[in-house]
Amino acid sequence: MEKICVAVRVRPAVPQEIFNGTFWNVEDNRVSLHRQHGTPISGLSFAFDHVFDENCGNARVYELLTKDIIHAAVEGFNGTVFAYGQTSSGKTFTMNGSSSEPGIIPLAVRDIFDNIQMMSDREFLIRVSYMEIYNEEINDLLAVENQKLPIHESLERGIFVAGLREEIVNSAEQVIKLIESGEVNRHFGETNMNVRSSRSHTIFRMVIESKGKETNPSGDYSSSDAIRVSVLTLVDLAGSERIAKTGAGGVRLKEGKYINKSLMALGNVINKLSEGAKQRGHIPYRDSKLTRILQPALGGNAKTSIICTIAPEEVHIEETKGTLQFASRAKRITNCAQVNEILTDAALLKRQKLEIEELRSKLQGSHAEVLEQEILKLRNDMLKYELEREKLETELEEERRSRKERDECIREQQLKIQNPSNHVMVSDSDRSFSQELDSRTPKEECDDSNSVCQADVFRTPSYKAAPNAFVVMRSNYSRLPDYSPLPDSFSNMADEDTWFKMNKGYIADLDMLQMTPARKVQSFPLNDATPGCSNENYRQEVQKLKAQLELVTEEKNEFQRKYTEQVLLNDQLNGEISELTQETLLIQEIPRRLCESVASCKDFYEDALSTMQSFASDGNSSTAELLSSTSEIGSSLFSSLETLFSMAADGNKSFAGNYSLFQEHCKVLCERLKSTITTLVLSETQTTDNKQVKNPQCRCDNKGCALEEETACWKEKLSNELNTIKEKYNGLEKEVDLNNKFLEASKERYGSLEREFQLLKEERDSLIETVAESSQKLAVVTDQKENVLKDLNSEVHRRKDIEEEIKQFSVAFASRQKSLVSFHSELKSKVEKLRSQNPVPVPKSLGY
Ligand SMILES: Nc1ncnc2c1ncn2[C@@H]1O[C@H](COP(=O)(O)OP(=O)(O)OP(=O)(O)O)[C@@H](O)[C@H]1O
Repeated sequence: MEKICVAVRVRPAVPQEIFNGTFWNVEDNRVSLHRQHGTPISGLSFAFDHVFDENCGNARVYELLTKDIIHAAVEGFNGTVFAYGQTSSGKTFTMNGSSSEPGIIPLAVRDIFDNIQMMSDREFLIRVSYMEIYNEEINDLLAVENQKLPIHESLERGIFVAGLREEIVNSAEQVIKLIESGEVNRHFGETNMNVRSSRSHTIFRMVIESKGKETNPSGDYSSSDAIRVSVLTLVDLAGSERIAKTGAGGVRLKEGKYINKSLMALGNVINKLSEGAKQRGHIPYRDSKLTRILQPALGGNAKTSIICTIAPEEVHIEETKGTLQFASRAKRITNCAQVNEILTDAALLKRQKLEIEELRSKLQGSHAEVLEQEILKLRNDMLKYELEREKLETELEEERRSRKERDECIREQQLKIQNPSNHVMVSDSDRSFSQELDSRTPKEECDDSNSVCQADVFRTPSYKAAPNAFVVMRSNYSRLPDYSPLPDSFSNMADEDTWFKMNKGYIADLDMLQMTPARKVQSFPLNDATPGCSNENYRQEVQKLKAQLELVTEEKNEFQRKYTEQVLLNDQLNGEISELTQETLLIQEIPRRLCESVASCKDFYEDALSTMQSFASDGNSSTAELLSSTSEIGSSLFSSLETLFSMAADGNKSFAGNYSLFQEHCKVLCERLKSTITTLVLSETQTTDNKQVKNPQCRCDNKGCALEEETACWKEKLSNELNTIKEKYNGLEKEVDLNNKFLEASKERYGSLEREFQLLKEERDSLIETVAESSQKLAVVTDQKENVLKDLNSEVHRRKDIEEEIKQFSVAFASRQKSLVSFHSELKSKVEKLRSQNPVPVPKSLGY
């Protein structure tokens, strides 16, 4: 038993991605999530067999993770390597690589051929195949015409894809060319996350067969005759993806759903396998083609490595956490790999010869006596076993014989039931004999009559002339005769002893003959209306029904298990949906909050303006005019903002359309405001300049200033106030800009969440449908099961009835025999009496 080797590889970050708060840190074989200033986040640190950072190349990954598996594959062990991770995290880069940096697959291919070159004592046959699982269908990448291939399982080959092309290869270059030709047929597609995203799981397989060369001087059986067959499986999985992130729609969306579904099945298998052997129960390998094909690699006969690729960007944290959790669970799986050796007859013979040789050499050695004793003991044991075997054989033979007798007895009874009319008059053992007689001539019959008696084969005399009518009459209830008819002739009638023997000692009572109710006889299935009523058939039928019942029960259990899983999944989805709904509600809150902050800004703005207006006491001055104009613009701006946000908060549909109108409006108002302020500032500067020209000494010391100077002073103050307002206005403008951006981002997020929500809803609906279908199937299966049970019950009842009827028939039969015997003896005595009363006269011609 050995654990699966699990490694994590971090892809280099995308240059334009900004890291704000957190990042993944790699240290030795540990990867952990850190805050920007370096402190690790608890609970998010994972250790694996290897962790490769973004600077690590494919060659090193191959060296540490795959090389051993490749060597073992050449030695006869099955090996599997697969890459798992979210879309665009670098799986294909790891498995296939690029022209400048070959990946695991090309490196493995070359390594295998290098290894083979070095093993001069064995000869190899290598076959390769390349397939993909696209939308849960298996397609051959080396032969495009081979589509939708089925998976089969057999004892010799294990799990295999039927109809897949396998090319025999003898060089690495040949394999690389085949892979290149297969790559052309592979499904790739562009998504928001990856311009060349794998839309299918690809599976590259090499079957390595090897056999020791004949010329091997050592004569070792395993190196000359045993054939080793190993399978190396290299898998590039499609990446798990969030539909909202990949922006998938149409075909991509369908592909994405299949990809996620099969990866979920893989996750379920890994989860189950990672649980302790006791809790684990059923492993759902059959839930997807991927898990079915990977079955030997997961908990089976294979050496397995998993490379989990992760994307370091902050936006992918959730997916990365998922991948690392998958990897952690996979680490707990154990496999049991062993060399796959097929021994030929010659190899077996050699192995035995070697064992004998070994024993012989041991005998000749110093432990000869001990070994001899051991051999004696073994011989004794063997004799004991032989005796035991013989005893068992005898017992078995006896058992067989008694069983045969029982069967015979049952068959006889059965025949009686099937055709009572014949058996009333003819014993079963005589049936064939009677038939034989049927076919003979009357003369033969007559000649044989003696021999019949002599041979102790019993039959009712004249059974052909009267009995059929007799039985028919008796078996017909409506025309039941009062008395049994007398036989036509007594010449060939059996004597009393014979009758006694035949009836197994029953003494007949003549009255009983009249009393035998014909109805009893009639109740038997005379014309074999119930097919399969022989015991053997019946047993077979019951066996069949039992097997059917077992199958149905198994099927039902399977359905029930699937149903429970789907219910769980449904619950999970419901949980996710409610989380998303809450998030949506929070996002919907944003415009309301913005609305509130706009209202408070508006209050502040109005306060500021009223203060300014109180300064400009002269309502007709240019300053007052400008102020009122500013106030008007500002109010209009704020009202628009308020309306807009309240529309967004109420979820008004025209919000999106009005928003661009508002932006236009906002621009116009801002321009107006700017030009107003500029005019105001210019006029103020001019006024101040004029004042200064007129009275250069005036510096507003308020000492003896004239009224004009006072006004100028006020104006200067006002100008200062206006500047402050201008600054505040600019600040507000920036804030509005920021809010706008925030709103835009929120809108996008809201949209994507809504889409995701929609998708989840769809998925949930389809799951509900599947659950409903499963329930229907379950109901059908339950019905079937009930029907089968009913059939079984009725069959049991039928059998009981038949048994009951057999019993009654036997009683009737016995009493009938008894009556016949007594009737016969009475008749005989009457005939004797008559004869004695009427002696036969001697013919005159005798001449006394
Ligand atoms: N270790 C790496 N070094 C350099 N570039 C890398 C590395 N890993 C991935 N890349 C680049 O990142 C991009 C995405 O990688 P890749 O296509 O291998 O991802 P993927 O996981 O296979 O995606 P998908 O599941 O969508 O197929 C590619 O352009 C690839 O060249």
